[in-house]
Amino acid sequence: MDQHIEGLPHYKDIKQNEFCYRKHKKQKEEDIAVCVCKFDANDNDSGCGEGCLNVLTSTECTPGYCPAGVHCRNQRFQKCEYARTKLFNTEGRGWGLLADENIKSGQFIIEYCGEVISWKEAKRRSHTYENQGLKDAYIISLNASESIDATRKGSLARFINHSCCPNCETRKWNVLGEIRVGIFAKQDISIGTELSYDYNFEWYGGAKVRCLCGASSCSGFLGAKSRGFLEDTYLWEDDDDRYSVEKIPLYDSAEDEPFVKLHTVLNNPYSEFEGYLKNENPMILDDNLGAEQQLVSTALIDTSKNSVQLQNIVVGEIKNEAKEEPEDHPQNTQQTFSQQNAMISRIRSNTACRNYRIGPGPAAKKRARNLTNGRTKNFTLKQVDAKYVARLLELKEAQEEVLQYEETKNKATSELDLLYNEIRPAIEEYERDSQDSVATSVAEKWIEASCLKLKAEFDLYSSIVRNVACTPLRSGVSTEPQPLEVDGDNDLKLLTN
Ligand SMILES: C[S@@+](CC[C@H](N)C(=O)[O-])C[C@H]1O[C@@H](n2cnc3c(N)ncnc32)[C@H](O)[C@@H]1O
Repeated sequence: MDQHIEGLPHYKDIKQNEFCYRKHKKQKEEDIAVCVCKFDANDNDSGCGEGCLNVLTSTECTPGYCPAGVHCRNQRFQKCEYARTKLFNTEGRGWGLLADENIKSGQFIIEYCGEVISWKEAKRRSHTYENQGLKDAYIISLNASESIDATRKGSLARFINHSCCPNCETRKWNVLGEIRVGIFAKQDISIGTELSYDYNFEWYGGAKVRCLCGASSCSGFLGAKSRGFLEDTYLWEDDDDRYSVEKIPLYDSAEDEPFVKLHTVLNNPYSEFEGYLKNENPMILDDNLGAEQQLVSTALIDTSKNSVQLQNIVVGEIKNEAKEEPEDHPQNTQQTFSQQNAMISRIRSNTACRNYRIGPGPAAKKRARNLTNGRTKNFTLKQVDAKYVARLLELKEAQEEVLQYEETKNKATSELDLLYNEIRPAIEEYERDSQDSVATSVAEKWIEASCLKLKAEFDLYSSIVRNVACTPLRSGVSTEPQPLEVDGDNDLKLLTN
């Protein structure tokens, strides 16, 4: 602790996050975002000001790579360019931090530093701290899987109190490949004013604490909309994806987001069959996907929900061990807010592979999910036997079409498998951080191959559905459902005759 102030509980002052459960990520050269700024002594905005491409995407310039060189002003986290602040004792809210100089709207004030820990560890520590009688909570969420704990080690940002009408906000920045949290001024703040931000979304406090911010719009409790608060209030499932990375906002407020429109550009096209499974009719694409994500199929699609019922062809089946109940969470409003705020930034596009599931193509066909009622639901994808289907069809053209699509699908699957072998060494070497260790160029190839495979599968299935529904079946061929067997991979398959 640098400041020797009487009565201040002990903690270690740090200027950089510490990583206890994983290594600090190493930024790969190909992932370094280089802007086009040049320094011009006559131009105040030169040297990475507001117009800098990196600034616009909340990415700090990497020293040695920025064209503005020593004049680059976009390394504020790295250089600890903090505003002057001072600790003071509040009434009823413990210690607080105030501005010790006039601060301009939008100014970076200080980084929220602490120990970067997993979400599970955050929950564990939070309960431990509570049991130890610690009244103040210092854990904030970094992303869906990690938190920053400033309880034992942290920066002065740990002393900033909550307000329902705050003058600061948190913003997440990509600094040398790691996401870091900064406190930024929402408005001009004059010297001597207490700094505050809204703990909503950020705060993980065990016990519910009455808010004493005094704002007329006060929500009553600290972090009333935070994940931690909601988890305490509602049953939280391990597999609940309401707060997946995509849904966590980078900014507190929508107007701060420079590229909200980019939202649709790069969501996860590798959602594989889940898009199909969402709909009862496997041929209907997810309406929620952006046009960019919907692969254009060369097969004709009958999107009518009332199309002919298939009696013995199973394209993709959801096996429910428990009936899924419609969810009606009070958090829906917050979820909508989070989704609206979700931003695709260069943070993601630089490291595209991180957002895609990388693994061998045909794997993971059977998945189990916990339902909100605590029971498990198994998703089982059955393989279609295209040759068997083709034999059922009367018309030669229809048979050939199905078989041709099957061949294309098999080729696409092999391509993906080959690519996986290229990636495997990196995955085996790094295990946990596997996806980060894959070069961007390979990840891009992977995404392309995955998309081609998805498209090939889609074309095959739509061809099957269309032909079985619209062309006559051969007489004498049994259309009774075929027996099922479990193959070596535990996947259910239709038997060939
Ligand atoms: C991150 S710490 C802030 C610094 C803290 N006041 C201290 O003395 O270390 C968060 C804790 O401060 C207190 N706190 C912050 N804002 C508050 C508010 N608006 N009303 C009541 N207590 C507050 C709560 O005890 C909360 O757990």
